[in-house]
Amino acid sequence: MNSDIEKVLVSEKEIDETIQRLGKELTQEYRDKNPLFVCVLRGAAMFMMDLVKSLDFKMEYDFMDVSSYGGENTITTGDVRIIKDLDTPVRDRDVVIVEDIIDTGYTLDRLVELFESRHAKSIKMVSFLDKPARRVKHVDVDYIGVKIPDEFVVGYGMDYDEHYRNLPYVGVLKPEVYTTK
Ligand SMILES: O=P(O)(O)OC[C@H]1O[C@H](OP(=O)(O)OP(=O)(O)O)[C@H](O)[C@@H]1O
Ligand code: HPA
Repeated sequence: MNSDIEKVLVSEKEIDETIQRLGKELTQEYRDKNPLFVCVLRGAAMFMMDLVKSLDFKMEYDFMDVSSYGGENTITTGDVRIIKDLDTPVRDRDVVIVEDIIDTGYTLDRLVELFESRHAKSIKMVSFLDKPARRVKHVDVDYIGVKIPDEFVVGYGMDYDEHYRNLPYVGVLKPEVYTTK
């Protein structure tokens, strides 16, 4: 295990099992709809790539980069900025927004509003992690991987100051990692 990690919250095995379950649920709903899966960069990239491999039906995917957390800051501002937009039109498409984590809800709330204004046919959300204790915006996430307690997590795509995204599990950092930076 990485020496900066205090504890593992979601193991590689649990990640695999969660992906398989979500893949089955999404297949039930989308197998005949040619949906557009929208990956919210950068955190959701690893989850998205595993998730789409568990889907055996016609679909497309695209990427969008939005950000509300900057640098070493672990507090969201609620100001969600679009850094890279989609290349694919969403009008009349069944859109599935793919997130690594829903925390305050600002990001997903803003994206739903955006895709509604672009006349998507339907909009659903899948988030690998859900941290309900921190919700500010009420958002109904349709597919949730794992609910976690109110702790700042890293790994499986998620970062602290751009590091730890490559860890194959989700963990919590040792407190001294923050204090010695
Ligand atoms: O529910 P919220 O409070 O809005 O938090 C969730 C968002 O925060 C993180 O993104 P971040 O802005 O850190 O960018 P990143 O994906 O590039 O790490 C995460 O990937 C989600 O997109
Ligand atoms: O706990 C978290 N870790 C990393 N990125 C995040 N973005 C929102 N919450 C988190």
